Amino acid sequence: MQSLFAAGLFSDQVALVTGGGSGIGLATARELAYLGARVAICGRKMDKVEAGLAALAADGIPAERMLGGSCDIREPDQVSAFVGQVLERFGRVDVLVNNAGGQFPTPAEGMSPKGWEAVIRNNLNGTFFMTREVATRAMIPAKRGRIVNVTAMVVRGFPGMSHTGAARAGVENLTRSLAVEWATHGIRVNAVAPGNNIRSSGTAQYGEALLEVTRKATPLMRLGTPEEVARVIVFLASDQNDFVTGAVWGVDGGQPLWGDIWSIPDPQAEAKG
Ligand SMILES: CCC/C=C/C(=O)SCCNC(=O)CCNC(=O)[C@H](O)C(C)(C)COP(=O)([O-])OP(=O)([O-])OC[C@H]1O[C@@H](n2cnc3c(N)ncnc32)[C@H](O)[C@@H]1OP(=O)([O-])[O-]
Ligand SMILES: NC(=O)C1=CN([C@@H]2O[C@H](COP(=O)(O)OP(=O)(O)OC[C@H]3O[C@@H](n4cnc5c(N)ncnc54)[C@H](OP(=O)(O)O)[C@@H]3O)[C@@H](O)[C@H]2O)C=CC1
Repeated sequence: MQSLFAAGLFSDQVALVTGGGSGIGLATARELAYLGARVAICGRKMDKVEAGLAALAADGIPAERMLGGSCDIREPDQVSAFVGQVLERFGRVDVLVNNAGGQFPTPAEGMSPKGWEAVIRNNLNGTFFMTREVATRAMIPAKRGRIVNVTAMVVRGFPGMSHTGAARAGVENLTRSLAVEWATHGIRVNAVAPGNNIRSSGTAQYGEALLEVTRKATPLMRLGTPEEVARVIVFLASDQNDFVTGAVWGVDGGQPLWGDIWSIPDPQAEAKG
């Protein structure tokens, strides 16, 4: 593996990556581990976490520098138990990447209260629970921390995915609030917003046809990769970047700037007939 960053950039540091068993999370854990970090990854399904650990091992990361566990970020008790496991094993957390998340496509009028709540819990509540736990137990006492929240491209509306649009916009504002609240604790809080155009294990579920529409609506005319998102996350998590906090960095091929990215029929066109 080659890296843009200096070898050993994260030596002596511990990074916790939620959803680190697949996609963008795994690419991030891999880069951090390659740069010397001890990494802890979690997800709801242990088979995905184990596949992630196996991929890291295949890249030459020694077993003593990684930890995987099952943890549903929506459940405060599970979050508390997993953070406890990480602290017991590694003694500290320098970097937290809140990457776990996801949703299902549905027009708003067909969304049940349970479906709305499921997506808000997964993306907004889960991110807050994990962040608060890591900050209070590890980063605030150490007077040092780097938090990177993974959101989505929500500078425009997110028709057909209004639940996740609202949740991710919430995380972006949370990022700004915590950047101020915790600045004096030596904690930087930033967000990375992948365009809705990254080819990953996550977007595979939406099918090639939708990905092709998305590709054509991206000014750079291609889909992004998990590694391209991971590089920006790692930069924001590094000490090379100590004067940036409360920022949201897009990694999107210019998607917010142009193009028809509606995943549901265009209501303007429908209204005009
Ligand atoms: C192009 C886009 C760009 C974005 C890309 C990415 O994000 S890539 C990353 C992509 N990766 C991911 O998205 C992965 C992570 N995402 C997920 O695991 C799910 O989307 C989740 C967040 C809803 C959690 O799911 P869970 O099973 O733990 O949830 P739960 O048991 O708590 O269910 C509560 C209620 O939610 C409803 N409901 C749930 N699913 C559907 C559906 N398909 N259909 C309709 N409704 C659905 C249903 O009402 C259900 O209650 P019911 O009727 O069963 O009593
Ligand atoms: N790919 C893209 O184009 C975009 C991705 N994103 C966001 O980027 C992040 C990574 O997505 P990507 O890598 O593409 O897709 P993946 O589906 O591969 O990644 C999502 C990861 O999060 C884990 N996860 C989901 N819910 C929970 C939960 N409640 N608790 C713990 N872990 C959970 C999943 O594991 P498990 O199922 O085992 O829990 C999985 O490892 C997600 O937040 C996604 O929504 C945003 C915009 C665009």
